[in-house]
Amino acid sequence: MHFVVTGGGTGGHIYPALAIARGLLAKYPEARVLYIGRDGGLEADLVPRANLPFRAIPVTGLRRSLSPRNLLVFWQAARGVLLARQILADFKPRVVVGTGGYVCGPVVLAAVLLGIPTLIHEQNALPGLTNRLLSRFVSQVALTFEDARKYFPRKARVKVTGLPVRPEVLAWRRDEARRAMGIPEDAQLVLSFGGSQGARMINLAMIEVLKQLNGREGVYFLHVTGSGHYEEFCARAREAGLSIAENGNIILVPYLDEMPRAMAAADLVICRAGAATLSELTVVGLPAILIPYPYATGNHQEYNARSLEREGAALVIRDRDLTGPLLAEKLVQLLAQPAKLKAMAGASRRLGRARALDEIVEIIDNLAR
Ligand SMILES: CC(=O)N[C@H]1[C@@H](OP(=O)(O)OP(=O)(O)OC[C@H]2O[C@@H](n3ccc(=O)[nH]c3=O)[C@H](O)[C@@H]2O)O[C@H](CO)[C@@H](O)[C@@H]1O
Repeated sequence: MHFVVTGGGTGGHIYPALAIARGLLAKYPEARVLYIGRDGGLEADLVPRANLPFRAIPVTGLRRSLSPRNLLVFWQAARGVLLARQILADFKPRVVVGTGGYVCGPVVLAAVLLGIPTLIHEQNALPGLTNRLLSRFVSQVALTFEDARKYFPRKARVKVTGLPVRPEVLAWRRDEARRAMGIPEDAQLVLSFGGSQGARMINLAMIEVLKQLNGREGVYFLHVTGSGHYEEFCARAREAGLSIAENGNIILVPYLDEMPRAMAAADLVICRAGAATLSELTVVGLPAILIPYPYATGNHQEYNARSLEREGAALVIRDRDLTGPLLAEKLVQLLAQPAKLKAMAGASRRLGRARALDEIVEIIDNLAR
């Protein structure tokens, strides 16, 4: 059986597509999955490294404003549809799956024109432009957040499946993770990080938080600065008179490869509101203070964050409101209310969708029949 997955531009679209490809190969070991991405896109690098066959088509993004450049974009999109149509006609997939990003447009449209069943997955609570346009033609839409449903046509077949998380996120037990990290069983552990690049605003606020709580009995901190921000963080911490080595309750790292282990050990998380991160938090059942990245397309991180806040799983601080004292105040309040933290953890867990990948593969399986 043949399948095509497509999605590109950012890791946020590519990793879900790769996860779905792996899910399909696990269910149908004899299947062939072809990834169609953009010429020169990040996917052209990531997909071959994941050992999947890759074909590229040229596409460029649409300007959201009226721009003469959009004429060129339309011409390229039309050419993209023709090229994709040719690839699909040769490869003959049973289903085509798109996870967003410009490249999805021509590939999924070509599939629709050929009468091949199509599924798109929308990662965010505020859907991207490509997925919104495609939702009028595709066989099925899968969502991470219930909140995204209202942006799709009422007649579209929409299902909330969640976003597949890395298997390691489900593999760690809290006590094992704590033992491996040297964190006492009865201490509170606060995990803080930006996106995969780190976040300067969160770093600056965390310096104040750590200064206030340095050496506080029963509270541990694991703060991830982001690889590009580590030196600056250390310099600023020194300037602020924060001595991290002094009390041993602060662990500071540039990047965390062991994020799944840290999440299993944590009691509370301070972070941005990317879809992958929030899916991980809710699968583990972690309460959070979320500071959405304000420059994400359409401010979608705030929509993501608000959907957790509405269910009582998180507090939201807008980036422009973020200060060290405000973050410290919210954090100290929460740490002093274990019952509230427990309720937030429960709300988070109820939103978690550990079976997201299985559900998406089931939908594809039904479309393939
Ligand atoms: C800046 C931006 O526009 N990001 C978007 C991008 O997110 P992107 O995928 O870049 O970011 P996410 O927050 O969703 O994921 C970050 C990932 O990095 C991992 N991690 C992070 C730090 C670390 O030290 N170690 C580590 O392993 C996290 O556990 C998580 O798995 O696509 C998502 C899906 O469309 C969107 O929701 C995000 O808004």
